[in-house]
Amino acid sequence: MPQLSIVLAPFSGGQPRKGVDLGPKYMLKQGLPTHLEELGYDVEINEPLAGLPEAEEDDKFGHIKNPTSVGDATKLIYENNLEALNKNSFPLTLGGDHSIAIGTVSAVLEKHPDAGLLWVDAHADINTLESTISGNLHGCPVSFLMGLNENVPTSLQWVPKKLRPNKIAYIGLRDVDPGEKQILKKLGIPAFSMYHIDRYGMNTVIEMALEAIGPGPLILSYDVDAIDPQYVPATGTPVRGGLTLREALFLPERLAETKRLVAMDVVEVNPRLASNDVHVVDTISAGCAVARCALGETLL
Ligand SMILES: NC(=[NH2+])NCCC[C@H](N)C(=O)O
Ligand SMILES: [Mn+2]
Ligand SMILES: [Mn+2]
Repeated sequence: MPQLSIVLAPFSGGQPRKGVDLGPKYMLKQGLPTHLEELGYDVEINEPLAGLPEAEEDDKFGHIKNPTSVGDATKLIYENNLEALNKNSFPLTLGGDHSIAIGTVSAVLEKHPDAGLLWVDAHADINTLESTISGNLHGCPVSFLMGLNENVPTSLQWVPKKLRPNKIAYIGLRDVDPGEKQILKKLGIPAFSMYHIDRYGMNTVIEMALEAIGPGPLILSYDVDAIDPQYVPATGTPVRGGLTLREALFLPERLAETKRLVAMDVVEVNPRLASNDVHVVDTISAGCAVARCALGETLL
């Protein structure tokens, strides 16, 4: 039986909005573990952040917010997920904000140095400590994974920097900061925006993204704000004009079909930002469906 570790990462320190730490609890409550067992997985639940102390008020590095808690949390996630991978278990990490991908992606690259990363998001999250305007670290994980920062705060110096620019592809972009555009261009990173999805269709965009990152195991880091706010309203940085629900689910379905996925994240679910119960249900349902599709639900 294939092994699956559901890794709870109720972390919110990479951005200012309370409630994104409730994401894992809500996804569990929707029945995700049972649904994945029904798909044939031997499921265990990991809580690497259980012992993490409360974030300190004055945790700052210049205008960067919460570097210590982001560093500590991502290191715990890294260690947990590496252990899961080493025992042949698939880490499905439920966020929390997107800064947690510093831990999840580093763990996979440690185990599988040839792995490629699909970053599904309205945002590129590749700001450096210099380029970030907000100072929110959920907008910066890719720059840490690639080693694009010079003066890294001590708490984040553990990050191995093993991600190569030719092993990542973006899908769903539509809100990229000017500094990020420069970085993407300079490094020649394959980035498929909503324009490309309209122009070529999701199926072809996936082929192009997979072609760009080449062979090897795959990591799927899925920020639910890639999906249009009509379907996923309860998220911290919604951007209109996103993926339809079918595009959003076809992508993980197609990746499941490749049988190359070795880990995935579902992040930025924030039930507290819903203005009514329907918004909560829609958002949680979409997040859980992304995970189930990536794990083979719709392949008969
Ligand atoms: N994971 C996310 N939702 N990131 C949003 C980032 C927004 C903006 N680019 C920033 O750096 O603050
Ligand atoms: Mn995003
Ligand atoms: Mn993101």
